[in-house]
Amino acid sequence: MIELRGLTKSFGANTVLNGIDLDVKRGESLVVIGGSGTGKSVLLKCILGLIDPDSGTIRIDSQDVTRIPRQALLSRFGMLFQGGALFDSLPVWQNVAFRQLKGRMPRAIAKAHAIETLARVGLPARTADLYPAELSGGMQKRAALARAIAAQPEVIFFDEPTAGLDPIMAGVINDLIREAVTDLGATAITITHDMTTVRTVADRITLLHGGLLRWVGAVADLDQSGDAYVDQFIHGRSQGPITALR
Ligand SMILES: Nc1ncnc2c1ncn2[C@@H]1O[C@H](COP(=O)(O)OP(=O)(O)OP(=O)(O)O)[C@@H](O)[C@H]1O
Repeated sequence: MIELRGLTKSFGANTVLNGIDLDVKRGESLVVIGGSGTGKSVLLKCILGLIDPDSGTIRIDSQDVTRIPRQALLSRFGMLFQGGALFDSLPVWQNVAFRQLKGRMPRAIAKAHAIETLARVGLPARTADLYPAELSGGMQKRAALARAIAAQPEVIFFDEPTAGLDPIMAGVINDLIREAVTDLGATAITITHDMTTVRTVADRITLLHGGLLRWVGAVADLDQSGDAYVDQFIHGRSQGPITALR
């Protein structure tokens, strides 16, 4: 469904993506791992059309994304940003129903739908009228997840979905993401450093390093990847081919 060929992107002398080839099938959940600053966010932003690659192609359902009008493209995507990124000035339900309200859905219907979506991620109806600042970090993440899935997107991007959460809440969010992706039949691309997220959410995993996807494989093959970069990452070793600043 998503097809990347020869994708490159440099910022000045810094070549971040150096010929990325990748296929993500419809309904598949792909997790992108890799050290800090390797270009995971840049890769996601290229697919979303937020950064123009220097060369290469991005196709969605065989259609070149540069030929799809911006709004039409974005309407097919849901996104859970790092940190949640809810609008502080809007109550929770308007955050969740943001797209539907913009699309002129009647407010009462949009609100009822938002409350239903909040229930799917374990938030009670009374949270609908609260403001994001009145929610705990974990509840904000659930609300952001509700917003990402509310419009039933075909593709959902999750950028560090468990960042800043305690391990138990992280586990809840991972389970909710897996459920939401399975229920919607959505295609998902997740960036994470959290190995629990990798193992809960992924059908397939890819490791980005040195501008290339060094390894792509099924979650069941992760522990026998035979790749020193993958091994270092999944075991969190400071020593290995991925150099870490101390
Ligand atoms: N708009 C930009 N202008 C210049 N350089 C950029 C820009 N966006 C990203 N970069 C550079 O691209 C590289 C990759 O950044 P990116 O944010 O994609 O890393 P990442 O793998 O997502 O890292 P992390 O896991 O730490 O979030 C970094 O060297 C960064 O400085």
